[in-house]
Amino acid sequence: MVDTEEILQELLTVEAELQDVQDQIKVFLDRQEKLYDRKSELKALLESCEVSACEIKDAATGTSENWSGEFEWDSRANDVRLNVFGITSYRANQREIINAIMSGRDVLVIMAAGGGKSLCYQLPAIMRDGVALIVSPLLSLIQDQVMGLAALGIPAYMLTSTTSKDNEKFIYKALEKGEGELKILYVTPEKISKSKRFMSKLEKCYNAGRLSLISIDEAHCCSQWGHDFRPDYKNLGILKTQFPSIPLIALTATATKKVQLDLMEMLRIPKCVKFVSTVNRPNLFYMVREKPSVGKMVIDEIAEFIQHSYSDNESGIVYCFSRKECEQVAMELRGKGISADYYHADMEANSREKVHMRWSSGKLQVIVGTVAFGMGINKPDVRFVIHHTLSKSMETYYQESGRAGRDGLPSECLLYFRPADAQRQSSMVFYENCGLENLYGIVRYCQSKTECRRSAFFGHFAEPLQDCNEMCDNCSFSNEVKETDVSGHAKVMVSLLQDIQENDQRVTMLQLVDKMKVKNKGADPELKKDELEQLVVQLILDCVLKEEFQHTAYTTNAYVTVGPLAKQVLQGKKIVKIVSRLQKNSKELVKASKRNRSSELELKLDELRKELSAVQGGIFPHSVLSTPQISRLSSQRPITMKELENIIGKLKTEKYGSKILEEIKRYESENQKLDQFADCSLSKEHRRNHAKKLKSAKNLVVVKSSEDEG
Ligand SMILES: Nc1ncnc2c1ncn2[C@@H]1O[C@H](COP(=O)(O)OP(=O)(O)OP(=O)(O)O)[C@@H](O)[C@H]1O
Ligand SMILES: [Mg+2]
Repeated sequence: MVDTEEILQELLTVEAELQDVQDQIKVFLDRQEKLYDRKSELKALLESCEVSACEIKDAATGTSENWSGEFEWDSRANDVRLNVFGITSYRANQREIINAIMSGRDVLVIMAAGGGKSLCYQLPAIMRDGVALIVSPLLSLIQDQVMGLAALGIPAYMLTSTTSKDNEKFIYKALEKGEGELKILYVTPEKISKSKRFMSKLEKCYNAGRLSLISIDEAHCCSQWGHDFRPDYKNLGILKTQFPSIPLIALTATATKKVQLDLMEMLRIPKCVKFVSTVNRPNLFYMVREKPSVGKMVIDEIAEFIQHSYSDNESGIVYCFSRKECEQVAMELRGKGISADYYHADMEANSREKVHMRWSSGKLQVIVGTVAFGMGINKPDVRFVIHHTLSKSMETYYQESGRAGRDGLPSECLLYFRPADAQRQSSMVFYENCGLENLYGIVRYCQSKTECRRSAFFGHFAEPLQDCNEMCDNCSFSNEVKETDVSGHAKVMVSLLQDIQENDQRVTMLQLVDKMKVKNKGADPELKKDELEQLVVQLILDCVLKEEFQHTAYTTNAYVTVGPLAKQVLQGKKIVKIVSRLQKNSKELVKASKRNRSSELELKLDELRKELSAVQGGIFPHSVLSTPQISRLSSQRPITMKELENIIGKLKTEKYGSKILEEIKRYESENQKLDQFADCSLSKEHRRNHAKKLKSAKNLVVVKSSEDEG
């Protein structure tokens, strides 16, 4: 007689095993799908690598065009570049893009944040006859650009909800009748989709042959696949239909292959010339630090970092998770003597604008913001971006951290990571399409102690690897890590979780860690709380554990449960390791960024640009002189107007030349006096050599330029 009890028992075991196999198959199928995706990305990458750098293939005709050759407008373009914009040489792809636009072609530009996209349409806008139409998503971005152009004496206007009646009249007259001086007109996408009046004036401008080019800035907003879709951008296809003969240039900092195709279709530019630059930002030093569990200690570290490395009031951003946290962190930083204020979506537009203005004009050092402090930021000399909490994906982290160093000078991106923060984020993003998958991408980035941070970005954006030049913490300190086999601990953790689940209970990550701490007593090695947290996250990333979410009326709770690959750990088939970095003190880490302090003359010129912008009103200090220009002035110390012109161009020389030369002269004569008092035992020759050495030690990293930026 067969024992039914036994059969039932075996049936249960078989069912459990089947479930286990099915779970594993699911994991492998997911993995297979990702590998197929990656395979096609890599194939596409290989194809694009085979196209030579200067022969950019025309997407439609398949013919090669050389946009780096000589063109009839070369010398005029060089003149405008230097003498109007004060830019001494082009950066990668700028000249080629300008040539394509000047040749009347539609162009799609993918160029990293701070790569210099604005020049690509502003320079042709000045050179071509008529009015250029620029579509840009945010009022603050538009105001910033118009102010900057006005400071250069370029007739630029904007037509937005804030435009005065007089200005509106002027703009409409200029469009309709060609009266008045108008070269560049900024609008938000709503103007195109909602204002019939505006479109009819634009039509008249076009019919009279006075529309010079159309530019769609932040073009990724067109695509639903992009990271910042805006519905009004969807209607911009009308521009090419209405004005087919006008060159259209679409620009964005990041666009996957899918987004690029989407943009070409939506904007109706199938025959466009595409310029894709690297996502690499060689001047940014990336680092991740373990975030202490005590809030006050995090602030202490951040304050020390800022005071130690940025004592000359250099600008920075601190990103926080919530509005409340922004206010708290800003207050605590102020308590430590740092000039900081907060910025988030709950504030009145007016006070938000005020904070932004104070920061842009150098009166406030640090903005503590939520992600709402985003695309509108146009400040080129942000020296550090600190993430108090991790971002929700690699893409958003690239965008947010990328607000540092848009002027090409060395800058730092520091992310504070604590596993508990990952769980805070996961309960916010789990309902988004691919939300958890994206979050786990950045969590992997944070957990890694050995992989180059830059390589993680190259991998994410499917780009061939480039040298990091030790511009990330992992490349700088890759040898100083310790690996610990914690397979035994993982096994205990999984069984503990199974027991909990069998009793119909649930635990959050922190509860699990607390329970583990008790079980872990006396284990070899006995893991500390933060190591146990790290282990939980590691096991979630490896599908040994998984997160589950439960909604209440007010919040969403994230729990940790047993995942599809738990059996592998229980059966000892999976080795689990955690990696930790041997303790480095923060000052040593700071040194790694190869940043140099501003010289005394640089500080004086910085003061001068603030004064000049305040006197002039309506422009920011960086529009008077950029930080790279200040560096060059300080190292080359021009004496004559002509010498100055070679560094900052004619226009700025005419406007500010005498004050700048005066400042340099004053500095030189004060220094000479000091020299005379200096220790006479130090020969002049000795001092000169010393000065030379100091100068050559200055290790500036600038965004790669097509010529020497001088
Ligand atoms: N060839 C150049 N040489 C030196 N500086 C340049 C050059 N081109 C642009 N810049 C400067 O680089 C900074 C960033 O330029 P820009 O605002 O055009 O960047 P962007 O590509 O539009 O970035 P984002 O995606 O963040 O908007 C500006 O201060 C600009 O003046
Ligand atoms: Mg831009």
